[in-house]
Amino acid sequence: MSQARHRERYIEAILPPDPARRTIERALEQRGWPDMCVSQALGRFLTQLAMGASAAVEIGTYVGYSAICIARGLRPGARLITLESRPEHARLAKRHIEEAGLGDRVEIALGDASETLERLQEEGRRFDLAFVDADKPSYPRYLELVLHLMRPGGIIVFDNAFGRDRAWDPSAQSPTPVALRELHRRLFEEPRLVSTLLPMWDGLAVARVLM
Ligand SMILES: C[S@@+](CC[C@H](N)C(=O)[O-])C[C@H]1O[C@@H](n2cnc3c(N)ncnc32)[C@H](O)[C@@H]1O
Repeated sequence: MSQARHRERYIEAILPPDPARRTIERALEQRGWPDMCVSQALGRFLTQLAMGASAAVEIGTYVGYSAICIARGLRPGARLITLESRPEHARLAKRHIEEAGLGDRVEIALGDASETLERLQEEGRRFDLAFVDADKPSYPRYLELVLHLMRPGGIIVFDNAFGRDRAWDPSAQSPTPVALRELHRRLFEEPRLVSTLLPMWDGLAVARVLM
């Protein structure tokens, strides 16, 4: 077992149980759906980040686990809007979010994320936290769209920033690694951002918008 996997195992063992994640795991097993949810440890990091936010946006709800983690951190009156294109995912996410007692803090926007982000811009909505965890080939476009929505000082997090270790292999030329390399380039070139790449899980890209 690799050192990284040993560390992950240790963290998984020491974290207190999260009943919401267990409920979600059972629901996924019943349906034969894959577990594409963030780990409990990453979920806790999202909760920490959300504690400073008055509004948050998520791209890629799936069945609601990361949305639950973000909503847990929000202060009273703060809200999360989470974007999901597949109705069957959105329906199950709604149920999980309500069962976690967080239904009043979360709005699920059904539809293609790019279209929803454009609508949010037209409506003048602004956010302090964005979590991006959807179709990887669209990540550069999501960065462009989300940047219009962020308040100064806001934080943008991209999950799976290494694309299962293909992003840093220049011979990998399929849409995901090509898009992720483009995302990395833009994150470090964009003058409005201070960005970093963290080699945790499948890679996290974290960018802070200048004040
Ligand atoms: C990896 S899963 C999200 C997992 C979730 N963030 C969590 O950790 O619990 C990605 C989700 O993005 C959704 N998705 C993919 N492309 C999308 C798009 N263009 N617009 C909105 N949602 C999309 C998929 O249907 C899927 O539910």
